Amino acid sequence: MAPNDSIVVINAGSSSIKFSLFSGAALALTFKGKIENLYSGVTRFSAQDAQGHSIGERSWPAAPLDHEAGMRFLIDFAQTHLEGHRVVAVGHRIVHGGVAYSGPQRLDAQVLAALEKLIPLAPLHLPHNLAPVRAVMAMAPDVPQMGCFDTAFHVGQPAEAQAFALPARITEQGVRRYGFHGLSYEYIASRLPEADPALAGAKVVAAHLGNGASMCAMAAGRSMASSMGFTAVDGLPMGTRCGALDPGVVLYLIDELGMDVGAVQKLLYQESGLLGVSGISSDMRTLEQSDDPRAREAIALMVYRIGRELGSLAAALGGLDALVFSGGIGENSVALRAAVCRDAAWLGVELDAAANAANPRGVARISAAGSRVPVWVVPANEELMIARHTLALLEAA
Ligand SMILES: Nc1ncnc2c1ncn2[C@@H]1O[C@H](COP(=O)(O)OP(=O)(O)O)[C@@H](O)[C@H]1O
Ligand SMILES: CC(=O)OP(=O)(O)O
Ligand SMILES: [Mg+2]
Repeated sequence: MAPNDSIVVINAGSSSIKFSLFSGAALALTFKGKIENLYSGVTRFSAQDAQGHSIGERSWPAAPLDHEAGMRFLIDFAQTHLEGHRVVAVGHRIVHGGVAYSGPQRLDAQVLAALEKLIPLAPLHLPHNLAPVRAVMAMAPDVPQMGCFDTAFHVGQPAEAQAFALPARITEQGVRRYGFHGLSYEYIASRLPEADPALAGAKVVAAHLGNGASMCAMAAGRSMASSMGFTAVDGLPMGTRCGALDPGVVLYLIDELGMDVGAVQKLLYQESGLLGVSGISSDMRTLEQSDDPRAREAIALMVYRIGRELGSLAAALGGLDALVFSGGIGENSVALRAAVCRDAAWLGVELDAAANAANPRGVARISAAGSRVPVWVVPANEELMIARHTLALLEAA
């Protein structure tokens, strides 16, 4: 990698698209940007250079954009800022790798076709993950593109953590727990020992709380269990997803309420979670600013489920040495972190109220000096993880 050789990273989430440009062998961040609030509220775009100075801002108050319009805008924006850089590869976040893809993978037409078959397993994400790959393939067919899978970090989990209690003939068809947000957890696992060497071998529960939200139990930096399972609708209540649900509810919705599969999917993925319970918004900021009791109820339910999941994941680890918050909510919501830590006092968690309220911008400890279980905030950086994997694949080729 020459100093101006650069890797473009595209991270298409369910309600946002983030992109970054990393340059040179050290993968120095050159610029980054994101377009958020796709589909609801006011879609906003912002981009910053390496020093954090704004290099672009825009919003669409009349009507929110969808992924396709967002991508078109980003490609135009990026092209005007790529001067002086040679794009040597594009790295993509791909939410689901199924059974076949357990590590970063060069993307070609054949791999794309295989990934398309997994769309039912991640209907909110995979179509949006794959569309930019196709767009880049058409625009720049010679630029290598790499897929980095959210599921890959979890492939080494113990068998019990991956299993549903279903007959083997179903399990053999890939119906098992995968876990998601793996790039975020992998990054957290890489940062914790730098923050405190004592955490290198620790039993850690990390909570990636964004629009999609999950928790992961890690031992010595390896995934041992996750709150998300076969799909990214499992586990915690999220912005618009219901989280763990008695499977009997699905049967009831179909059998008794006469809903078809499409309607059930829409209900569970797009109309539930914070949005469904509050009836107001999927956005934590909006709910925290509201004095409507339904907003408080939605937040309280999320806090309650995080607490339940924390107990379960600590049990999977046989103990708890540290708790980590990440993702848009985990990094920014002082109130949510305070509530989760209050409920986790029984595990030995004690927050430093001032450190929490200071809402640190980087990796920071926010627990009291005497807390048996230290609590950390680690800002999510799936993009850097993708750039690292993309570079490693390029160098191995
Ligand atoms: N200052 C803040 N206070 C509370 N919640 C916040 C704040 N900033 C962002 N969030 C919440 O973070 C969530 C989005 O997280 P993010 O990780 O950016 O999403 P995505 O999963 O789409 O990448 C939204 O619910 C948003 O309201
Ligand atoms: C897997 C998942 O839920 O991703 P996101 O947080 O981007 O929605
Ligand atoms: Mg996310």
